[in-house]
Amino acid sequence: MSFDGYKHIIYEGDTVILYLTITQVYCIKAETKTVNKKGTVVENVFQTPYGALKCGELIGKYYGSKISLSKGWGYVLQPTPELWTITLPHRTQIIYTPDISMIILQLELCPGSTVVESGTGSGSLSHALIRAVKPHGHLYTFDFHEARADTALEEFRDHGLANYVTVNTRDVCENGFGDDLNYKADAVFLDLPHPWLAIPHALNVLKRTGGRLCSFSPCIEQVQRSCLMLLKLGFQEIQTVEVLQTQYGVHQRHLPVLNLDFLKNEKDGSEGEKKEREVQKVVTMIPPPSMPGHTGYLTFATLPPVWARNLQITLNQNDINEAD
Ligand SMILES: C[S@@+](CC[C@H](N)C(=O)[O-])C[C@H]1O[C@@H](n2cnc3c(N)ncnc32)[C@H](O)[C@@H]1O
Repeated sequence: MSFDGYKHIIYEGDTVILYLTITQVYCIKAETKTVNKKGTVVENVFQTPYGALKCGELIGKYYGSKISLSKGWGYVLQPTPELWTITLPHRTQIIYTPDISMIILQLELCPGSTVVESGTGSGSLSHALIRAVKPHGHLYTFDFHEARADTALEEFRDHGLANYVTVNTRDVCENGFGDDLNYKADAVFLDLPHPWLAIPHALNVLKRTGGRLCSFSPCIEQVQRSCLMLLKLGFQEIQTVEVLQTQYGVHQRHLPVLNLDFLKNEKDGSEGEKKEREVQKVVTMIPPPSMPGHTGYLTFATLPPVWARNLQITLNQNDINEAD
């Protein structure tokens, strides 16, 4: 519930982030009781590598406080889209924070923007999109998998975000985004296996004044087909990027101090005093030994305002002909 703003105290039903170590972060519900797989109501206990946690005991505690476990301790944190992304229950492949930050920047989203997304998947990106556009903007998210769309809606409600998002069950490649959304969106985001089939429908939802589109695809062949479709429909500023997050190691090193005394000695012909090489302790950054793995390519494009589109289609057609 604190996804919709900062809170001091944990209330019954809140989604809380339990932070144990940098690789052991979990999302839990501050509820005394839960229903187990057999449908029986039981005490809500979360097992951690450092002992069991009775989730009901979190109610009334301050966010950020340290909590004791039988074999260690942890911290209870406010949920954020970033922490949700690393702890959410996966129902599909998801988009991670390095790509998400590039998507929000390049789609030029801000509070008040209207954004259309498909597919919803596990709702990882959706949480970040909602935070970027609320309180006056709106996210319209589409997935043709009914159970995924329903679960995402349940989570948005549970996190107090239902006012900022509309979840639709629909095949956007076959049926588009619906006439109600025509010319309403500032931006469209696609994470689909066949994005080029949804791009013509995206054209209908973007505002008459134009807008931005992004498509996430793991394979370069998907990117090629999407780019051709974007060109054909008059999009411009088409650009594909790959976000590779690189973490530099910070280390202390002993480096020899540069001593040019020998030059002076060479000049006056003397051998000079032989000195111990002086070393100095410095803090340096070291690139990682291996590069992070590929997630996907992000293709961005701008749809020009209606009055400029026909001209742009002609220009793009020349590009396609030249490439042929
Ligand atoms: C990789 S997941 C999206 C993950 C999401 N971006 C996230 O960060 O959690 C792709 C989703 O697109 C949905 N999908 C695939 N084709 C679709 C179509 N034609 N119309 C609507 N949804 C579709 C799938 O059901 C799946 O849930």
